[in-house]
Amino acid sequence: MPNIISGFSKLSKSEKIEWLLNSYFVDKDSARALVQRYWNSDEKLQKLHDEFIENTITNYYLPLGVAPNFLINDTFYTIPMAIEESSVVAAASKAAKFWLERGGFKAEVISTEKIGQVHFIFKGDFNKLKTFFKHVKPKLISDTASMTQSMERRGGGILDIELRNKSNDLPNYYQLHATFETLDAMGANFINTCLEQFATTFKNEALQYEDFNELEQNITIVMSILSNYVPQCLVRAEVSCKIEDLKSKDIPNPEEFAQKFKQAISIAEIEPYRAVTHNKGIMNGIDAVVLATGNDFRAVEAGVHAYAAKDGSYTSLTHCSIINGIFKFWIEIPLALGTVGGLTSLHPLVKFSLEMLQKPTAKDLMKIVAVAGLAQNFGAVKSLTTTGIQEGHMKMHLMNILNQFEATEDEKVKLVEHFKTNVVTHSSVVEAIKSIRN
Ligand SMILES: CC(C)(COP(=O)([O-])OP(=O)([O-])OC[C@H]1O[C@@H](n2cnc3c(N)ncnc32)[C@H](O)[C@@H]1OP(=O)([O-])[O-])[C@@H](O)C(=O)NCCC(=O)NCCSC(=O)C[C@@](C)(O)CC(=O)[O-]
Ligand SMILES: NC(=O)C1=CN([C@@H]2O[C@H](COP(=O)(O)OP(=O)(O)OC[C@H]3O[C@@H](n4cnc5c(N)ncnc54)[C@H](O)[C@@H]3O)[C@@H](O)[C@H]2O)C=CC1
Repeated sequence: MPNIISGFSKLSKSEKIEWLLNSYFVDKDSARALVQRYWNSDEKLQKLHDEFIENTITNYYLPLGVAPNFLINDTFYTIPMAIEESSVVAAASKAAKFWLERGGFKAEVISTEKIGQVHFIFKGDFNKLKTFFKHVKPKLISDTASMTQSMERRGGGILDIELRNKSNDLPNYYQLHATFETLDAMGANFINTCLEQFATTFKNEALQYEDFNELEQNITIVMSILSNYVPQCLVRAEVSCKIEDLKSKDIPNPEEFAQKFKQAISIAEIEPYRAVTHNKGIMNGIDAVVLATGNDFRAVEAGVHAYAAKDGSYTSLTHCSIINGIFKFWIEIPLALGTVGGLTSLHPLVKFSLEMLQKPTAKDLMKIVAVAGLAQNFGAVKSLTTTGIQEGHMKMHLMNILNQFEATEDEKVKLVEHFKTNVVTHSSVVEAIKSIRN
């Protein structure tokens, strides 16, 4: 069979590249040169990146931008954002500046509990299982002592373990549902290590439990894994001001703006088609900071969207109120983030980003990320309900279109000037390029 290979992982990096070039590329020399152009000239640094994942052939760049002027709980931040989409950093920066002049963002961490589960099959009497669980619970905790010692010294560790009966949903299915405090770590590895020990202890103790019959003694552990749904690891961020204080260059009529903005949020609260796009705009901000700070954006994405659907229908993550002339806009989201562990002390640009953020604790980072999401959503919804999204988005996207057409520096200067007073659309840019090239 062509292009199928066994033992690929054992090849050296250059052997892997040669195999790829021979299997898929017509112009092998250009493809090889491209892959190599993205290698870092510092061999040690390149090796560090090679070893983050498996079968690495080169680096895949994302731009790291910064959004200055964020005032959060009376501290100033410049927020790092790693993202490929134009206009996101500009929108965040613009929203930061807007709210800076109106008291800034307020943010608070509501809770920090993480969750992990041992999923198991038990065939027998649930009352006996409950009695067994009570008997074994202290041993579940004591058998993890060597793993939890350091976390406990810092003030974290296992918070509780519950037995949950899920056999009405799936025959013979039960869980050990455990909660954890992992402080400045996202906690996946700590939690999974504890869970696997719970599973071993639970299974072994059941085998020796005399009140169980033979079938009951043979508990099947299906899996042990943390949950990325963390509705008790919550952060809230908000902005507010008097309606008249919303007045600005873009908001000539603040009363009308506030009402329309609130309507846009209400639509996202009740209409899932809109809510998904609305929340995508929020994630523009959240993912960019999560990535820049070396956190696991898949975990954050999964948890945030589950939270958006927690009441049975997918809804907006942000909310707005207008009460007694005060405009208030807020977000409440679950975020399991780390400022230690994972990539945080390995990736040099992550360390740079964390230093830029004044070495935050995980709680500080939760607040910063929530604020980035709120600011992003404010920028997008403000544009949507005033000028429309395309004006600003296309203004920022202009450079990408010019690069697609390999515009020279001279052409770029002329075209940027031209589009200060003309509407940017893909076709208008193509026309303008053609006209200066003729
Ligand atoms: C794009 C802007 C900011 C232009 O807005 P503008 O008013 O044309 O900007 P300006 O040139 O007057 O500058 C004002 C400030 O904006 C920022 N800014 C302005 N330009 C830059 C730039 N080049 N680089 C960095 N920052 C920039 C910057 O803070 C600047 O202040 P200054 O630095 O001059 O003191 C505005 O139109 C906007 O906020 N648009 C929203 C864009 C957006 O949300 N993009 C996300 C992608 S679209 C999407 O994926 C999500 C969506 C929209 O579908 C979600 C949803 O439906 O809810
Ligand atoms: N489903 C998921 O989300 C999964 C995610 N992962 C990955 O796991 C990684 C995160 O795991 P972690 O356990 O957070 O990282 P980690 O394994 O690097 O552990 C962090 C360790 O740092 C130590 N530590 C030092 N100072 C601390 C402080 N102030 N607070 C807390 N701990 C402190 C603790 O011993 C802690 O266990 C991420 O890379 C993630 O992508 C792995 C498996 C599954």
